[in-house]
Amino acid sequence: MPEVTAARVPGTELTDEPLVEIKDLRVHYRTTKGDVPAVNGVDLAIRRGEILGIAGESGSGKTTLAVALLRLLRPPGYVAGGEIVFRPRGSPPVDLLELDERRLRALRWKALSYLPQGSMNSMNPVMRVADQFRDVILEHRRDLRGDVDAMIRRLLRQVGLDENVARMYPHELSGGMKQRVLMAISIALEPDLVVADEPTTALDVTIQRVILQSLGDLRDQFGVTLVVISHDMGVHAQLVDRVAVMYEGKVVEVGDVRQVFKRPQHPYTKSLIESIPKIGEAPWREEQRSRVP
Ligand SMILES: Nc1ncnc2c1ncn2[C@@H]1O[C@H](COP(=O)(O)OP(=O)(O)OP(=O)(O)O)[C@@H](O)[C@H]1O
Repeated sequence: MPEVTAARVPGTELTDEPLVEIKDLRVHYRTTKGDVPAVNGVDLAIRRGEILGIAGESGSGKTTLAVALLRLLRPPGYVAGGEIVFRPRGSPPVDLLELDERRLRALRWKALSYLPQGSMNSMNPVMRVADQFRDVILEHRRDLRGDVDAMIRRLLRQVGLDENVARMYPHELSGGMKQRVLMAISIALEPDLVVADEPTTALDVTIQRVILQSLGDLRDQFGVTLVVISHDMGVHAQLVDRVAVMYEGKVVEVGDVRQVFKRPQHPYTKSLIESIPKIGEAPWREEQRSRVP
């Protein structure tokens, strides 16, 4: 396997005032055999309005990075060091790792939103779609009570679903519809950042394309900054602006997705790209490139 160096990876330099700056983040899991470093000194900037992909094989630390960023890490995981500077609109920058629970709650959904891996299966089976929206919206913004039904209809339309979906129960929806409902809920309170973990895994290829399109639309139409985690380099090729490649808990390469595909700098990135099935001459969609802010 390729050797991972400790030197700063080209492309991890921080731009002016990115939405998020992750600095030397280290996350470990306590196990009976000692501590396992799952995120091992990650420096990464998330720019406003971009779609940043996090690539890497299973176990490379992608989900651990995401849950630490969102402060959703649970024992036996713990943050061993680092800083995560977050600059939400209209508020001073905060180190997410320093916030207490009360201040974190105030950021959830409104500033930071998460579509976890397998979240399609986590919808409440006995609640209609509209009530699942209401729960999230009204928990954080009771002042929107009078507007919530119109909001739900608008949000469903925004992800390409019929308004009638609001009256349905999860079992009446396909996997792709559930994923779009969850995307609509995740943007309901206009967060600065949405993190989607493996949003297309377990969906068939046609539906995957629809989901990728809808995710792209979230950024294009609503200016949401997106982090998309996927082990599938094809997903990154089709959707993201920049991609960060993780290997053994480190970001070994980050850059413009076209550059990374054309001239991968790290041997591990090369092996990931070589392992994707050939899907035509250029794996990225040229029309998508025009959307890059
Ligand atoms: N609860 C846990 N206890 C101990 N080790 C863990 C725990 N969760 C994750 N790890 C370890 O941390 C490392 C990173 O796992 P992580 O799930 O973040 O990777 P990933 O790239 O997201 O993979 P996947 O896509 O399979 O979830 C792996 O070595 C994993 O075994």
